[in-house]
Amino acid sequence: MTRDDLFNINAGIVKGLCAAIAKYCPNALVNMISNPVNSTVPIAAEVFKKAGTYDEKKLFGVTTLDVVRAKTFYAGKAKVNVADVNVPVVGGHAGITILPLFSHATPKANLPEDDIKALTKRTQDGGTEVVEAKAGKGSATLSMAYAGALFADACLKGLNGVPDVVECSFVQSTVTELPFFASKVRLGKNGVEEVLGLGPLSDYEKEGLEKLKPELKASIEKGINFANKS
Ligand SMILES: NC(=O)c1ccc[n+]([C@@H]2O[C@H](COP(=O)([O-])OP(=O)(O)OC[C@H]3O[C@@H](n4cnc5c(N)ncnc54)[C@H](O)[C@@H]3O)[C@@H](O)[C@H]2O)c1
Ligand SMILES: O=C(O)C[C@H](O)C(=O)O
Repeated sequence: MTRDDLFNINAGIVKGLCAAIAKYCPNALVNMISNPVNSTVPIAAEVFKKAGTYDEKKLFGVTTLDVVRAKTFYAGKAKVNVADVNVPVVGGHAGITILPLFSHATPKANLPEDDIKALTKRTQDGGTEVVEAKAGKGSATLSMAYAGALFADACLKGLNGVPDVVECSFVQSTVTELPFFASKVRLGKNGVEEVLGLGPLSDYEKEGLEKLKPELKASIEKGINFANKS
């Protein structure tokens, strides 16, 4: 089962929950972790728009697990302490839409191109690896909880005025031509303070970015259509 197969079940659940959010806590920061995130975030945006409560600064798709995976795999390959590693992951949260930017990874390790390609694929397939290993008994649970807690904590720090809280998240965006995109986001007292750009990309990353756009666009449109039709 892919994240997209989950669409028919989760899209309806998310729609219902978002209607309740619009009614009972319209000013909340919403951290959407339910899959397929590439579609559930646009669904939430449409529900909030219809309810008149949409604030693009307060809706986040949680892609932190992709960052956790990219950091972990990079640290293993580069033989550095994972606690010191930073790797931005952009795009979306499914397969090739997950684009780790290892050219921005710190500490620098100058890994060969083949290693970068293998690390990229492992990061993109990380969720599927777990789903297949659990053979029908669900997806990543503890690592999802860890990633969700990290992101929620970052949001709380932002709300509390801690300066320079930057995390990757799938948000309304003008970084590309797509209406939603994951990139680094500065968090503040109102949620998104600034959506940061991609910075320079390697040729491999540029290629990955172009490849992911049609799939991400289709998933976003699927969410918008679902929210507006049903
Ligand atoms: N973004 C990520 O990084 C990431 C990682 C792993 C899993 N996920 C996604 O997180 C979601 C949850 O995964 P899980 O493994 O915890 O699933 P799960 O089946 O263990 O838990 C889902 C929970 O939702 C509850 N639920 C069902 N319908 C509901 C409704 N209408 N209102 C309120 N609650 C309802 C169920 O009772 C259950 O407790 C899935 O969509 C999964 O794909 C996301
Ligand atoms: O991959 C999945 O289907 C579950 C989750 O989104 C994950 O990244 O582990």
